[in-house]
Amino acid sequence: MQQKQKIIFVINPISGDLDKSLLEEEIRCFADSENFWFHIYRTTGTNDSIKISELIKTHTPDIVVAAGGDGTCNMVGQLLLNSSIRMGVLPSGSANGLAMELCIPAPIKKALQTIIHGSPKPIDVIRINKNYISLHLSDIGVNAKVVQRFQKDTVRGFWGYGKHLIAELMDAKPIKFSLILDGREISKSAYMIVLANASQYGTGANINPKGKPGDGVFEVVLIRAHSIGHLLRMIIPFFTKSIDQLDYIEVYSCKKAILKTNKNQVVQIDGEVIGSIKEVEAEIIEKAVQVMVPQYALTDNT
Ligand SMILES: Nc1ncnc2c1ncn2[C@@H]1O[C@H](COP(=O)(O)OP(=O)(O)OP(=O)(O)O)[C@@H](O)[C@H]1O
Repeated sequence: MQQKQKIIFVINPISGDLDKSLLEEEIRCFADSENFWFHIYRTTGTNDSIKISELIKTHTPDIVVAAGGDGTCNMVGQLLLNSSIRMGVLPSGSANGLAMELCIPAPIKKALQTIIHGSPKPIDVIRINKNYISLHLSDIGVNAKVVQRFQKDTVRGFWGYGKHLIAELMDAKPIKFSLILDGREISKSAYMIVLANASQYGTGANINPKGKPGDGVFEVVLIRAHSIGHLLRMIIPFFTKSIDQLDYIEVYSCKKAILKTNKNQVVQIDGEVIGSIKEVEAEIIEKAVQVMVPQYALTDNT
């Protein structure tokens, strides 16, 4: 007799300010109809990685599902690094950038169908400063500071983000840095430096039109605007996937990047601020996590 699939659902109860009771109910119904074993773990924000890794050891699941935003995906992805256990995503955060990138549908039923009946897609991750990974987009400069302000605020959503973005743009100063890209050194200054395994933020803003999470490289995107006017002129190209056409945007594909700045800079990884640091070392780990995606989202070079 064929063994039942075993799935651990990691649910972030606070992500996206959404009540997750309906989500849990849908999981129970779906498990009945599809006949799989499941366990639900609700994150607390403290020592979740340790507790989930114990659950993985005890239950040896086939799939671990991240039900939350990009931060929850990042935590689950780190636990499944270079493992044959697949990762599922139930998009339910305030930012679901990775899910959008991988065409994982937002409605719960369709997302559950994808987890059970979709196909595993190997994606790269960027290892950052030994202890962190980025599945999606990480950055230094304006956006990281906006994320930092946003996390301390009680107002969420588009308007919460928008008001902090305007405040940061008004105060933005270029960062001076040296950058070694696959052994080649350049010295520059920029308002923002993005380490991009993917193409677009959860807002839909496309920062890296050539970004593909499974292509074996990541992009370093330098936003070298000279004025606030330049920064504002990026808004339309963000949504027409043409940001790389602007003459103050530079995009480099690489496997390894070492960035050194003269002052501490705020760094955010997949939507979570990790602190203020002067040195960032980033390296691609190819095909490190197998994520369940819809069949139609599987193409060779994405
Ligand atoms: N029960 C909890 N209480 C408070 N924080 C939690 C809890 N569970 C997880 N977290 C925190 O949630 C964050 C991850 O949230 P995630 O990115 O998945 O969703 P999000 O809605 O996009 O988040 P955010 O509200 O920060 O935008 C992590 O910082 C994690 O520590």
